[in-house]
Formats: sequence, structure tokens, C-alpha cells
Amino acid sequence: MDYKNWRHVFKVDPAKEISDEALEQICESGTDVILVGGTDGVTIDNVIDILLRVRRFSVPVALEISNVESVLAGFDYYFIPSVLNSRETKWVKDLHHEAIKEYGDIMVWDELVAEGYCILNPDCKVAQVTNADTDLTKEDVIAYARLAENYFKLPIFYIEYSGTYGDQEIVSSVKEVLNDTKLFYGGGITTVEQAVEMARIADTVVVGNIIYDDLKQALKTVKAVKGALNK
Ligand SMILES: CC(C)=CCC/C(C)=C/CC/C(C)=C/CC/C(C)=C/CC/C(C)=C/CC/C(C)=C/CC/C(C)=C/COP(=O)(O)OP(=O)(O)O
Ligand SMILES: O=P(O)(O)OC[C@@H](O)CO
Ligand SMILES: [Mg+2]
Repeated sequence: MDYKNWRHVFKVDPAKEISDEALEQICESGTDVILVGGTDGVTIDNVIDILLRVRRFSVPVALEISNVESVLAGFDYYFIPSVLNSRETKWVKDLHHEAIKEYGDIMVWDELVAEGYCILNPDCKVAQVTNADTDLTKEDVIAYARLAENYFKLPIFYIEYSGTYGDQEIVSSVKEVLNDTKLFYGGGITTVEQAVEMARIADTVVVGNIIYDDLKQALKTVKAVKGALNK
């Protein structure tokens, strides 16, 4: 299935331990994709390990690149984040420029999907690493969404609350101004109710940490998201 039609995503962090049984349940859950990614501790070894283990199942698998050293062939898609509200150009376009300078000749451009991130939880790891300015009004976030769609023409705008449940009003307001760019929501989904709530607003709902904290609850989010009607 094309990433534009994904409703539910499990984000599997290669830096975190997961048993074969748990991984099998995640892969066979009916989720639309396994997105392999994390902020830190992502290495070529742990990415190979996850790829080989997920590839035993038919679910699509994408790599969300957090450093060039851990990129390898064999994924269906490569998701490339740019943190639009980072205070440092490094996380918006400099690392990307370096990577393209080095690997531009061998890159398969059709497999790359650019994501415009807007990080809104000041305490999460990714906000700290990328020095994100999370002190934003609803209007600021809407402006980032419009920048992503109408100026940079990014296929994905990702509202990231990693580790905490987000503000529905902000997510709804962003959804209202987007047309072609898909809205990904991720952060703090721990219950079926939260999964349904965000699935009614966002195009795609990303479920991460609950996989490691409460697998049973994590698995329930798949049906919840897929059953929810997008407004
Ligand atoms: C073999 C082959 C296919 C070759 C391809 C060639 C190649 C190298 C292509 C790459 C092209 C390219 C443009 C790459 C970009 C390079 C790069 C390093 C960009 C920077 C990306 C970036 C902004 C990273 C910052 C961190 C980030 C946004 C990570 C995303 C994941 C995320 C938000 C995780 C959430 O946090 P988590 O880790 O889960 O937090 P907890 O542990 O607290 O839960
Ligand atoms: O881990 P959680 O809080 O579910 O967030 C999911 C994802 O948006 C992280 O990048
Ligand atoms: Mg995580």
C-alpha cells in the first residue's frame, strides 16, 4: 500500500530490545507499515537486525533515517525527517546536503519520502537533540504546515509529541489547512480512545513507545485507528 494511504504505523526503535514473539505480533497486527526509527542509539547493526527479523513477514517496512551511518538497502521506503522548528539548520537541511553530496549518484530517489517535522513536546529526546523551538502558538504550527505543503511541497507534515499525548485542537487546525500533504500524528498514544481521537483528525497515526510498555494495548490501536473515520 502506498504511504499516502497508510492509516496506522508502528514505529519500532532499533535501539530498543524486542522479543521475536512481540515483533511477530506487531508485524501480523494489520498495521500498514513498520517504520524503523529512533532518535539515538541507531546503528547499522541494530538496523540490520530489525530489518532481517521484520522481513520474515509481508508487512511493508520503511527506515526513518536518523543518521547516514545506519542506512542500508532492503527497505521499501526511506523516510527523511527535516525538523522545521529546529533552531539549527543542521536538522533542517545540512545533514541532508552532506548525505546527498556523498551518496547522490547511487540514491534511488523514488524510494525517498521527505517529512516535515514539527516537534511540540519540549521534554522529548528528539526535541532536545534537534534543539527544537517548541514554544509555538497554534498559528505558528499552522504556518509550519503551510510552509511544508505550499512552499517546500513536502509529502508529509509530521506533528511530533513523542512521549506525550498531543493537543487535539492544534492537530485539527493543521488538518484543516492541508490539502495534498499528508498529516502524520505521533506521540503518547496509550489507549484505544486516544488512537481513535487522533485517527479522526490525522491521515496517519504513529504508535511507538507503547509497544515496549504495554504490547496488548499497542495491538489494540490498530483496529481502533482503522475503524475510525477520518473527518
Ligand atoms: C543503500 C541506500 C538505500 C542508500 C541511500 C543513500 C542515502 C544515505 C540516503 C540518505 C539521504 C538523505 C537526504 C539523508 C538524510 C540524512 C540525515 C541524517 C538527516 C537528518 C535527519 C534528522 C533530522 C534526524 C533527527 C532525529 C529525528 C527527527 C529522528 C526521527 C525519529 C524520531 C522522531 C524518533 C522519536 O524519538 P524516540 O527515539 O522514539 O524517542 P524515545 O527513545 O524517547 O522514545
Ligand atoms: O513513542 P510515541 O510517544 O508513541 O510517539 C510515536 C512517534 O511519533 C515517535 O516518533
Ligand atoms: Mg520511541
